[in-house]
Amino acid sequence: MIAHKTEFEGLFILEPKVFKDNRGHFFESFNQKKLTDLVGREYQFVQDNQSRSTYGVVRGLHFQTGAYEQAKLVRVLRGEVLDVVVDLRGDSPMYGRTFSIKLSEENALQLLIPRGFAHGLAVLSEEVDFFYKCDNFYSPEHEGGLHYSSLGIDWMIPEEKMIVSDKDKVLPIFESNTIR
Ligand SMILES: Cc1cn([C@H]2C[C@H](O)[C@@H](COP(=O)(O)OP(=O)(O)O[C@H]3O[C@@H](C)C(=O)[C@@H](O)[C@H]3O)O2)c(=O)[nH]c1=O
Repeated sequence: MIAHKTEFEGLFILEPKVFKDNRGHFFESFNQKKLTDLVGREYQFVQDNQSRSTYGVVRGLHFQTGAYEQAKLVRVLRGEVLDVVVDLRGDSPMYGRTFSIKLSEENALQLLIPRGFAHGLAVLSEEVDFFYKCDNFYSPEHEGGLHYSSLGIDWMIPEEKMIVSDKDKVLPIFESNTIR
């Protein structure tokens, strides 16, 4: 596993070592000790989530607040997404900046998203199975979010093809004083 730093403190792109042979391939998709050694802090993941979506689905941008903030370790099991995060840490030099990366079954990349970011994804392939670990439990009372049109994010999906939940359609647009 290689951990690629980003310009955002604590946000890492993880690249697993993939072993290929005549049967197919094998890789460690999660190794607590290696992750801790690579990123210099120990995460205790307590919840796994999985979602299936079709082309054009945009989920997000979501975060949880207060005692229920969540770090996430996200990846694609099948298909391809554009994964997008927004730094909402008020004390971060990257506050209000976005980071986007294509995650796919093919590239097997993962994104480690520390607490304090909003997270979203857009489905670029016909279907996607998306999987992520969270270091805190789901709490509907602590859900927060930003409208996907915030910050001029290019989701790589034509507007008329976007499929967005009713909940996400009414999320507020990012403003310069938005903190999580
Ligand atoms: C997130 C979540 C949802 N649910 C339920 C609530 C709801 O009835 C149903 C669908 O929830 P949502 O519409 O919020 O699902 P979704 O839009 O996929 O929400 C997810 O989006 C991505 C971008 C994230 O980063 C996640 O943290 C999460 O917020 O599942 C849980 O039971 N546990 C959970 O952890």
